Amino acid sequence: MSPLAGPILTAAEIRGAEASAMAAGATVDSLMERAGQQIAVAVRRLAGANAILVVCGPGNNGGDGYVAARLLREAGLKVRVAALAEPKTDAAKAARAAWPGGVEPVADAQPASILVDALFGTGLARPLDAPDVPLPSSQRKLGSQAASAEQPPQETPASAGVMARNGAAATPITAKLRALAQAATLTIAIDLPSGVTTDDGRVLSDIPVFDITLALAAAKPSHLLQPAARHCGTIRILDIGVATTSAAQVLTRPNLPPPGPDAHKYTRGMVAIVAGSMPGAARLAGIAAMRAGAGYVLLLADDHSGPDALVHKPFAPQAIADPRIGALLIGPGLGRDADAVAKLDATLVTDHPLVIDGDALHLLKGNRLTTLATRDTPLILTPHAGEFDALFGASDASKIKRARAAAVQANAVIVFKGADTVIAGPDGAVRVAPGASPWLSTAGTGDVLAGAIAAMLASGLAPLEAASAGVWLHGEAAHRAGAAFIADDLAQALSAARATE
Ligand SMILES: NC(=O)C1=CN([C@@H]2O[C@H](COP(=O)(O)OP(=O)(O)OC[C@H]3O[C@@H](n4cnc5c(N)ncnc54)[C@H](O)[C@@H]3O)[C@@H](O)[C@H]2O)[C@@H](O)CC1
Ligand SMILES: Nc1ncnc2c1ncn2[C@@H]1O[C@H](COP(=O)(O)OP(=O)(O)O)[C@@H](O)[C@H]1O
Ligand SMILES: [K+]
Repeated sequence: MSPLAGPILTAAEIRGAEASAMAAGATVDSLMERAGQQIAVAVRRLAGANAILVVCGPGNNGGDGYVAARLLREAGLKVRVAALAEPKTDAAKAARAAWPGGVEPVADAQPASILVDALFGTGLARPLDAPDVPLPSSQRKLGSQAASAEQPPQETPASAGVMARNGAAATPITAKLRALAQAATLTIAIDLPSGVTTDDGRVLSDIPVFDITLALAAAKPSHLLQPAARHCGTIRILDIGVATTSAAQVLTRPNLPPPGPDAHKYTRGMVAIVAGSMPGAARLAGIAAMRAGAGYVLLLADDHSGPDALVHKPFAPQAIADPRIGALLIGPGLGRDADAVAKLDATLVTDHPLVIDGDALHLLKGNRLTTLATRDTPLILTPHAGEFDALFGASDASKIKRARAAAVQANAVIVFKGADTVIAGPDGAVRVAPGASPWLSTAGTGDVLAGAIAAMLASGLAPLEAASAGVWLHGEAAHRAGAAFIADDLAQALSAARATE
């Protein structure tokens, strides 16, 4: 059981990885047995001596549930199994047959302290209560064995009163899942919370928020993309003996060594920031760049406010021509007037590595973006959802797909911000940031991020690594800043985030 890290695989990619494992000698049954073993070990650790209810679906996710239930029972735990329908796959049928206990219809299942959700995993194809969902009758016991004597028939739960018997009406499965989850003290989803898609972070049904999700073999996009990610709780990856690789990875702590003994301010990186009609935003970015470790930060602004360490110069073509500039940031508080356009155009013709944020992203629309894509100096764009839609068009596709396509179009690293920040490079490389503090949703935190990324780029990191390191430092600073911080506090906290190396 390892923390959320490593490759992120779509449903098709995970099927490919399983197929490779099978080509190398594994069988669906051996993979399921291994998955069930790993799940049982994890659940046993989490459950203590508490009673467990495993709810199983018709596919291989359900199969994993039957295997885990059997192994937990063999380990002496009190386990009951409830099923939505008879198993459909051969492996799940075999797993069900090997479960020595009874199987109750989910509709009739009484809650237990520990709820294990093995209804659906990567095969979920439609909302849980879509009309063609086969629902077992509450009167019929599934499988060959009725509930055993040690599990006497129980009272019909109040929630079962709303269960539809013909699958066409009401919302019985989600309502039942919510009721079972509410009555449990710990809820554990196998692979994914049932009711979320695998690849794009959608939540198809009104499902509970789980405490723990045990992801099999690797993370999937919906473990990281919102709103699905918030239903996963704490995510742990279980090694089920399937080798996984992907160009998409969970964002992890960067390797940022402290300055060497021979460092000077220019070797640490010089950041220049173009200020505009709201100079506070550029100042925040400047402070953030310094606190993220830049050696020299130049604010191209007419006023002289801000910490003394921030060097001020009025914006002028000579000022941005300085060859020592390692990253030039434009956008925070730039405005969109003629002055902003003139500054942007002067910036775009320099050869400096660029970070473009905020207002400047709106001004890129059209020809400027096309021209920018032909540049071959490092370029990072940091749009939030509104800026992204304005620049690249709105779409229902997954945030990962959209960020990748935008990176190709702009020939740039894209930092698609939000509660689930996705970083994508034009070569298809992707990093997705797990669970940033929701307290980041306050004005000015994007300016801080842009400054941190500019500092990383000026230090000489490649654009994808610079963007990744900036996003990580920003998230770590937010974690350290606690609750209800303001963007100024966040910028200050970058020093401590940087010191965690
Ligand atoms: N395929 C393999 O080799 C392995 C798969 N594993 C497990 O198998 C899961 C994937 O298995 P499956 O592909 O069988 O998929 P699922 O177990 O997620 O279920 C898919 C089945 O449910 C049906 N279905 C989809 N949405 C439904 C809905 N809303 N209501 C009712 N029925 C619906 C599908 O038609 C299909 O029969 C993984 O998440 C993982 O838990 C593991 O056992 C490891 C090995
Ligand atoms: N709910 C949230 N959870 C985690 N991070 C968030 C959330 N909302 C916003 N953020 C982060 O906060 C920053 C906000 O940036 P942005 O929208 O540009 O704000 P501003 O322009 O006011 O600085 C981004 O880094 C974004 O990823
Ligand atoms: K599940």
